[in-house]
Amino acid sequence: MILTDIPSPREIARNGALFLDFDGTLVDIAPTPESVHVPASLPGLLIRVAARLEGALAILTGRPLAVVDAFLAPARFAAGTEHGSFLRHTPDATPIATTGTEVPQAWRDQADRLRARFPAAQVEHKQAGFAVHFRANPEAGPPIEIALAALVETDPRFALLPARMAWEVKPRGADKGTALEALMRAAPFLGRRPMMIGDDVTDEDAMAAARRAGGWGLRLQDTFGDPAALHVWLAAIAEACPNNAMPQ
Ligand SMILES: O=P(O)(O)OC[C@H]1O[C@H](O[C@H]2O[C@H](CO)[C@@H](O)[C@H](O)[C@H]2O)[C@H](O)[C@@H](O)[C@@H]1O
Repeated sequence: MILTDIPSPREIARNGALFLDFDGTLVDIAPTPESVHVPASLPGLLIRVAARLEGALAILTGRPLAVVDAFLAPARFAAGTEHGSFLRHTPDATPIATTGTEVPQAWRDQADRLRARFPAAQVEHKQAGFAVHFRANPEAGPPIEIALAALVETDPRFALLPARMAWEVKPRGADKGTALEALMRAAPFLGRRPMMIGDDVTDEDAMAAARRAGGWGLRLQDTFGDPAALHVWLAAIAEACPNNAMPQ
């Protein structure tokens, strides 16, 4: 574990709010979106940490809400999904769309047709947008970017987002930073110091938002090393005594 200059688990337990990226942060990167391995202990660990933080734990992810819920079942958490396009303020709240914009069906069809040119590419459709993955054929990355940029240039409501071996088309006007800020405005997050932990360029808006709010924006690779090391640190939060009292 690398662990440089971060607050103690006890400090987070006392007054922190945790915002956690999913892919590459809570779970290791896998060859395809469906093949990620969620350790059996992870949902229970996150439940214990959320309880310690009085509910102030949210998943900020590019994934659709139903997908991240399925990966973490039976646990459910507050969430900002599809890069801030949807928000769920508490585990049982009704999700809300932040932009109300969804990509045209014609764009989805064009993305699907990219597979004729790049058979190893994988198109992942979401509620508001889609991702085109090229992990199985890295050389397809630049031409896929050109094709998707040509779509996005025709409609200012949408943006092209670089991801890990993928390009994502999503509504403009929401990102993980706006998601963090929106969640921080209400209980159980309000009044706590936010910490965003992520591994990817798509996490940087939320890292910056957390720092602006007086908290911490941490890159997993620089701070913890890998998801397993992060799990160890999260377990220390779950076990921390939050009120600065020494355990008896
Ligand atoms: O915001 P995140 O939780 O980090 O999600 C970002 C994207 O992650 C997924 O794609 C990435 O992870 C896959 C599984 O490890 C990997 O195969 C792929 O190459 C990565 O780009 C997910 O499929 C996307 O929907 C998320 O937006």
